[in-house]
Amino acid sequence: MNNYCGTSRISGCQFTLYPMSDKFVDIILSALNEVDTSKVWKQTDDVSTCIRGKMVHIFDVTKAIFLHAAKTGEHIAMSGTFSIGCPGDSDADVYMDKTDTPINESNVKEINQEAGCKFSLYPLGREDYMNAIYEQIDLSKHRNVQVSSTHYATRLDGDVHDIFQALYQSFDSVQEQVSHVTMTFSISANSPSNR
Ligand SMILES: Cc1ncc(C[n+]2csc(CCO)c2C)c(N)n1
Repeated sequence: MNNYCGTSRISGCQFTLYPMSDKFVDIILSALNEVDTSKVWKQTDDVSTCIRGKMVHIFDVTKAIFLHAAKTGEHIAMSGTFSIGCPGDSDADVYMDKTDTPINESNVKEINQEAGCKFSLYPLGREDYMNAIYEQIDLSKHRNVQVSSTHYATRLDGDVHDIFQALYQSFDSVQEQVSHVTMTFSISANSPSNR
């Protein structure tokens, strides 16, 4: 099995946007359109969008799509699964040659958006998987976000940039130790529950 290309491994995210708005079609299509996805393999269908490539771009694109949808002010939710090291995931290898600069960051860095997120890490094929999970939950206490634990997930509250930074660091620290890791997440912004 070879899922290495250079020094980085292919990763991906499959996600769905749920705009709680009459304008959901426009919000979904504009968010997908406004974001530069040239550094990732991408496929959208009626259920979700899947992107694959270097981890830095997977997180850059996912965050940018959520921010573009949330900046409409509508209540937006997004759910998805990140994955790395999936055996057989190789037909997007061409995207592993891209440079490491997150290209959407300059466009989205001025968007300040509060959100709530729940995420769960699944280090696969490891007898001691709970240790790998507990280690990262501890680390996440220092990342500018409020961290709380809940059944089956860890909750992060704060700015979307800090939430995605925490997701990235958690996923990264586990994937350094475990070959195949998935991470599910649900994030919600502008919920009327918070008004
Ligand atoms: C990120 C993301 N990708 C695809 C869909 C599925 N989807 C539902 S409505 C719609 C627009 C009209 O075709 C699309 C593409 C989604 N919700 N979020």
